[in-house]
This record gives sequence, structure tokens and C-alpha cells, in this order.
Amino acid sequence: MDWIEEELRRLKGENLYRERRLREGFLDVCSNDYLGLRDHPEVIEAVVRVVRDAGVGSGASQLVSGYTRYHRELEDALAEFKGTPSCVLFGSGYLANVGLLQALAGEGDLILSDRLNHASIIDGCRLSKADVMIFEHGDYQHLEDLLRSTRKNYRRVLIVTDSVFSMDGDMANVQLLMDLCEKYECILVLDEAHATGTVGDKGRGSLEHFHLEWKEYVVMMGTLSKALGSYGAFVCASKRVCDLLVNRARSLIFSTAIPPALCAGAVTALQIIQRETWRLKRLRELSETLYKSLRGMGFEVMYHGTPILPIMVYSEERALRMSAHLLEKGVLLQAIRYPTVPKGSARLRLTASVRYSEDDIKTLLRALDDVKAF
Ligand SMILES: Cc1ncc(COP(=O)(O)O)c(C=O)c1O
Repeated sequence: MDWIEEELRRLKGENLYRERRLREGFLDVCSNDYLGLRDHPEVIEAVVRVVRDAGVGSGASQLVSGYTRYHRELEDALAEFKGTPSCVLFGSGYLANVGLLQALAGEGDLILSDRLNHASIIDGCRLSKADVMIFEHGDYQHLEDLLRSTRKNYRRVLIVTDSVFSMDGDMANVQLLMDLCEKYECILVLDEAHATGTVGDKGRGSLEHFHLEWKEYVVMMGTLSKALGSYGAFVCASKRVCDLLVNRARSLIFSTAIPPALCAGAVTALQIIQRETWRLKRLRELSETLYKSLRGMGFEVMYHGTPILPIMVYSEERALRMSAHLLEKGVLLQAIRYPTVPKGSARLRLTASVRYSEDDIKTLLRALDDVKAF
């Protein structure tokens, strides 16, 4: 077992070793709780009520006895929010992506995947046994070249992309992707993990952002774990796609359903997003203010109108040093390194959140100013 020591030593030597940090006691500026809903009193109240009513765990897979009225209520609310006929829940975003891709594509099919897609998409592609081709990030000319030369060789073709890219904060051009899907008869799989609750006029996601209507060939996956402040995931699609997932997605069939109480928490979060529209407005204002402040301080920050504001550092070693110093100042801002992002593109993935008070923002900017010269 000495190889384990060697492996860990190698990771440390390359500045790629990871340690978990206890969040308590720090100003957390890298979570995905964009709308500050994870501890909203109404969300907590809904969760506690259902824990009392239905217990803590769901007790079984959705296909056995783990599917309750709370799951169905959440599916109905999500389908309405995302503008699709149907919805099906999964245990997490990771499980949704691997299950969805494995169920929709197999041998004889092709998956075209953006180079910067989330790891769960990459793993889902592998699990599907379909042929996989990677197109350059956001390069839809490259994507069309691949479609033109290969479409005829395949039964089904899926195009899969994050709609808001988790580590860069930019958006896929869903309009162009839908045009390509129509032209080449493809299925479009959108990972709306970071788009749900954050983009579009009402936070409904990328279709709303681009003023597009849902079409049958569009399959949208999203998570409850980010702007909805909870845990779990969903796929919003046509009824027949959802029925197929219930029958074929192994990560749904062979895994316990999410706890009913989390479903109730997410239903409440969806209601709050639609009622307290100031949250999304505040999130957008804050994202822009943070971007301007950081740029004014001389940082290289990426900003695409989403709450993900990566401060580019490039060197893994420097990113670690900056993150450690920020921690000393009470600020938790993790260094994001390979394999989450390509080697030599380490960053501090700052996120905007409605959680931050004016004082938090001052603390954050002061601490960042300190590490600027590191
Ligand atoms: C784009 C994207 N897809 C999927 C996931 C996985 O979601 P979850 O954390 O619910 O497993 C994440 C988050 O980690 C993500 O950023």
C-alpha cells in the first residue's frame, strides 16, 4: 500500500493536494448558494415540518417505495418553473448527469461534449458507451464541422453542454445550439446547475435568458444544490424522456430517493425565488459591483453576467498561497486547480451571493487587497 503515500506525496509536490476545510467561523465566498436560500427561515420551516411528517430518509429507491407526494409536488413545481411537460428527480447533479447520458445514449450513438463541461458529464459520457467527441469550448463552428462530417454515421446524436459553466461563469449560446440540433436532428442536453435561479428574467434558466421556447429535443438537467439551497437534482424534459429515465437511468433506479423533506425545502425555495424577486436583482447588482471593484484593484477577473467571478491566478502554487492567506484573514475562498480546471489555469472561484452583508463585502475586498501582491 506504499503507493498511496507516493501518490499523495506527488500531489503535494505538484501543488494539487486537497484538504477539506471546516467552513464554520469563516466568511464563505465560494459557495453556490447564490440566493442565500440554504438557511431561509421558510425553507427551514418547510423541511422541519416534513421531517416530522415523513421522517428523515426516503427509505428506498423511487421505484420501490421512496417516491412520495413531496417528490411529485417538487417535480410538478420544477416542470412548471422550467417550462417543460415533465420532470424527474435524481439524488444529486452528479447522479443525474451520469444517469441521463447513460440512458439516452449507447453503442452506435455519438455524444458531442463541450471541452469545459462538468466532470459529471464527462463521466456520464464514459458510462454511456457511446462514441464521444469533444468540441472546443463554445466553438460552435467546430461543433458544426463535427456534425457535418459524422452525423450520418450515427443513430442518435446528443449535444451536451453546461449552460452556465461552473468554473468560468460564461454561458453556452443555447440559441445557436438549438439551431444546430434542428438542422442535424440532435438531442440537446443542457446542464442548468448554475443557471437555475440565476439567469433569465425570473431566474428560470438559459431558455428564459435567450427568450426561447422549450422544444421536445431539449433535455434540461439542474440541481437543487445551488441557487435552490438544498441537495438533489432533476431532469426537466418531455414526458417520454422522463419515463425513459425512470426505466433506464441506473443512478435513479439503483439509488435511494432524496429525502422528502428536501423536496419540500426546494418547493419553498422555488416559491421564494418567484416571490422575492429582489434576490435575483440584488445578486446581479452585487456580481457587477464585485467585478468592477476587483478589476479596479488590478485582478484579472472573468465576468459574464453570472454570479461566478473567477479570479485568474494561473499558478497552482500562488493560488494556494493566496487562499491560505485569505483564510488567515477569515475569508474562505478555495483555490481551484487541476483536474477541476486545466493545468496552469488555477483560480480563486469567487461567487456572488445575496448572503453577503455590506460588512462582508468590505472584509472580502480588504483581504483580497492584501493578497494582491502575493
Ligand atoms: C455544472 C455542474 N453539473 C453538475 C454538478 C453536480 O451537482 P451535485 O453537486 O448536485 O452533484 C455540478 C456541481 O457540483 C455542476 O457545477
